[in-house]
Amino acid sequence: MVARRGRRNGSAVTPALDADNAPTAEMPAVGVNGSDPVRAKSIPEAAVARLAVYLRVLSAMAEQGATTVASEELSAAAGVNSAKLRKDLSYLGSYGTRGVGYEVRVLVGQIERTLGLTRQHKVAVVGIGNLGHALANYGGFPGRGFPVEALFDVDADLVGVPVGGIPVSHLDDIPAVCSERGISIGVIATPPTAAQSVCDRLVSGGVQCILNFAPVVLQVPEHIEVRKVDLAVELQILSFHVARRADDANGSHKVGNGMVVR
Ligand SMILES: NC(=O)c1ccc[n+]([C@@H]2O[C@H](COP(=O)([O-])OP(=O)(O)OC[C@H]3O[C@@H](n4cnc5c(N)ncnc54)[C@H](O)[C@@H]3O)[C@@H](O)[C@H]2O)c1
Repeated sequence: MVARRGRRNGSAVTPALDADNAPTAEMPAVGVNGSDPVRAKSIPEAAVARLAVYLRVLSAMAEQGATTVASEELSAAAGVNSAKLRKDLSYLGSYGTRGVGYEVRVLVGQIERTLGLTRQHKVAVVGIGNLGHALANYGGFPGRGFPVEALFDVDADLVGVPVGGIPVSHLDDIPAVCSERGISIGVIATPPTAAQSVCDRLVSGGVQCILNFAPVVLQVPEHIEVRKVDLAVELQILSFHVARRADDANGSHKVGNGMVVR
């Protein structure tokens, strides 16, 4: 049994791109290159999420041959206002050159280093049902530094069957296989009742990060990073914005905190 602490599971729901930058209890700061957030120059979690978006946009620009990008161009392509973009990039020590903007290649390197993407992070998926199949078959992870290297399920009919080119291993082999293959990220796509024991096995196999799709809060040792994905929350956020627009259209007015008064 893995030693547990009652750690909060961070939500992997991407914070709104224009969410506030200030670190808060809900959006803790993270250290550059995974270093101590207290000592290192810290970056609010919402800004970290935006860095990942800038990286995707910049990579596409680099593929199209761009060598420099103006902050306005990058902010429009990323859907972030340019003041926020400049603030985010200042966390990297990147201020651009007046009249020229940012060097694409340099900025890509800085963001990759900050996000710890200069090496690959091998991924294991546990629970090869509807969601696990989709994740295992998705070709977009390896190119972004996250090769899927192991799949696990408890279903004897699935064990040995290749999905996305990788044979499914049995649940009991999680610790040994993860350790042998150097898996650093475990994705849990099992029913919620199985998620904690799957998590424990992943941790004993040396996995450092868990991406949890099961609707349950996991207990993990302090050194394990957990992110929770809940598409229903995303839908609820969309619902909130639709409702707010409807209220605005009905003559409501906004108050300082972005809420509306009826
Ligand atoms: N977060 C989201 O937005 C989101 C969206 C869809 C589904 N989900 C969640 O993801 C999970 C998977 O959903 P699904 O639709 O793919 O379910 P599914 O029933 O299609 O697949 C679950 C798989 O887990 C396997 N499994 C069961 N117990 C296991 C164990 N102890 N060890 C290893 N494998 C085990 C099953 O054999 C099955 O193959 C569920 O918890 C669901 O609620 C989350």
